[in-house]
Amino acid sequence: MPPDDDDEFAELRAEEGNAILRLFLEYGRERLPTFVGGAGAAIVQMLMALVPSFVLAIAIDSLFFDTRAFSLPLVPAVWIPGDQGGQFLLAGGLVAASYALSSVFSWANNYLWNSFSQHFQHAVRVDTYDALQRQGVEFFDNRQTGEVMSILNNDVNQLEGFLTNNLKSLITIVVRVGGMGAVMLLINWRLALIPVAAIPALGYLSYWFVETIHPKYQEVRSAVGRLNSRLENNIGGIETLKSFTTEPFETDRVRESSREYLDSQWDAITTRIKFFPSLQATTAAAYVSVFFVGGWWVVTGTPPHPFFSGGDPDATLTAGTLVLFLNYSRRFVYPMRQMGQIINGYQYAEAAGERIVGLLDDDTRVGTETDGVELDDEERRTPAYGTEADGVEGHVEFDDVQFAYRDEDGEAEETVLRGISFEADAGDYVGLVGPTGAGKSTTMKLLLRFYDPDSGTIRLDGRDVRDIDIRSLREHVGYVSQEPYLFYGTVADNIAYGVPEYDDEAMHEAAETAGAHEFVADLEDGYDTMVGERGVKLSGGQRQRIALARTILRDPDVLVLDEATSHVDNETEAVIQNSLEALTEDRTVFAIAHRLSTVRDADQILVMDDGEIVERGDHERLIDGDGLYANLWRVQVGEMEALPESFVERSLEAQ
Ligand SMILES: Nc1ncnc2c1ncn2[C@@H]1O[C@H](COP(=O)(O)OP(=O)(O)OP(=O)(O)O)[C@@H](O)[C@H]1O
Repeated sequence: MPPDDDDEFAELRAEEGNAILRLFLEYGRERLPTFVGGAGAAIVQMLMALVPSFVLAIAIDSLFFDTRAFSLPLVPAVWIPGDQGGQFLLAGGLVAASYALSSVFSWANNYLWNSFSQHFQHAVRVDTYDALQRQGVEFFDNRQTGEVMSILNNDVNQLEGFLTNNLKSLITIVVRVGGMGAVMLLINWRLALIPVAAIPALGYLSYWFVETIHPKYQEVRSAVGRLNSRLENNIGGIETLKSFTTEPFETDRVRESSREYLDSQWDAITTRIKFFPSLQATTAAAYVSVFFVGGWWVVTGTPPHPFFSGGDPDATLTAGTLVLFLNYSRRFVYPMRQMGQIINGYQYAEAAGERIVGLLDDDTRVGTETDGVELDDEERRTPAYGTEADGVEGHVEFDDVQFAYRDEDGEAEETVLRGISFEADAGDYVGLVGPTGAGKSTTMKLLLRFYDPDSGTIRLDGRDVRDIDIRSLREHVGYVSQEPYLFYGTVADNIAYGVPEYDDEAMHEAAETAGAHEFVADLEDGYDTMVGERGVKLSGGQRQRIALARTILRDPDVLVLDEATSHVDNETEAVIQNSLEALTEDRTVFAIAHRLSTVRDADQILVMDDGEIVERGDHERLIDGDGLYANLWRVQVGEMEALPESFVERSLEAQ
């Protein structure tokens, strides 16, 4: 059963069939000789495995019982020694050589196929990652990080697993089982019908097993997932857990999750342990039948049923042939138990391949990146904030913009922005304030084209942002988000992120402007201190300052600060504000802030509430207007204890 139930990526799955073949041709073409060489080696290895039993059968008949003359297929008669000692040595030599060749070709097959599939996997992974990171922000909004990671890890690995393991098993079945079946059919097709009939039965059993065990394993996996999340949650929240003295309660919850895991695992185990004995019983039935029919025939000279001799009273069966039949029928079981896994592996790999191809082919959002106009880049300011004439003025205009986020099915959710219109002149400092959830961040994300409005237009220097090349737009519009992300690396790497050519002086200057220089200099390794997930833990305010420095170094013409200093204390914020002043002089700055002192001196303050701009103007005008802003201000400066009930109620309703 392919894993497409509950598939979060259903819309990305390629329409065309045979995604594996397409990926194989696209990414494997270059290395096709390696693949073909590996397949050839596998075939030789499997053929070699047939030799020892075959030679043994001949040796039994002609050397041990002397019932027929010594001859070997494909070996010219002149090479065969005349005496029995020589013939025995030749037979022994052939067995030894077949084992030696089998080992050499097994190595060659593993070497070539692993090399092929590792390089194949590498190329697919890199291209898939590239396609993934080009997806729009909404793609990531609607999916959990783990789900997205699963394309890169599980899906790509699934293909690799199929190419190395399942294809190898398939060759084993075709060559080894097919070869053994063919040899037996050629020697005595009537007797061969007994073991050959076991092949489809073994195949069916194997397929049944995989189909039955698959949902049980899925249940085990989700039980493990639930247990791990419970453990992770409890360990992560250990302080809260202890302070609420909920240890017994949590132990009970862990016991319950662990019990679910035990039950699902037990269910899978009881199915699994039935599988192998049933395969063995089927093989044993074939083996025992051959033993009775063939043994009877060898011992008495006539088969137990005339069918086996085809009515010919002279038809004989030699002891060597019987041994060969017994040897071969016993060896069906191992390759055939892989049958179900091959079918299952193929279905998984095909589903994974479809998701990958779907992602690689998805140009709905990607295409917009390269269509637009490049903003003039030639005369950008130098990182030292020179004042040369700039290619981008920084005039921003929102014209009756309306927007709703999309859910995972692409359906519009509730409208979060309505009739947003405003204009910011080049070089303006614009404050965006308002209650939480009012739509401030969303407004700014539209300017960066993280999303496009449902109606209305956003213009930069009079040009619709949809007509601008996205890369170019984002180079000119800098964004410092509420919860900045630091990559694992040094402080310097993080500040200079995306600026390949910078000098230390410019970087230090950017850090100073962002109020980061001092604390960075105090870190043990200064700018070389490792930060990010596995690095030194920085406070929220410190992270914000590094993120601010990062954006300053890129020297954008329009700067969006989304509560960029919300985690720093008042004093540090005043310092940052001071140094930012020079920086904000010749660029357009949008500052989203809950702390109104941050925007007090703004040229224009937009007050948002429930997706609309409800007030606008500078600080004095808004205070005089005595509306939402004036009330927020009074609460913050301590002139008023709380917002009037009407505002609170409206905010609650909006949420
Ligand atoms: N990615 C998203 N998907 C769906 N809804 C979202 C998403 N991001 C925000 N929203 C919703 O859009 C509305 C506006 O959110 P937004 O973050 O723009 O508000 P805000 O004014 O910046 O709030 P805050 O001051 O808390 O940052 C909220 O109702 C929020 O729940």
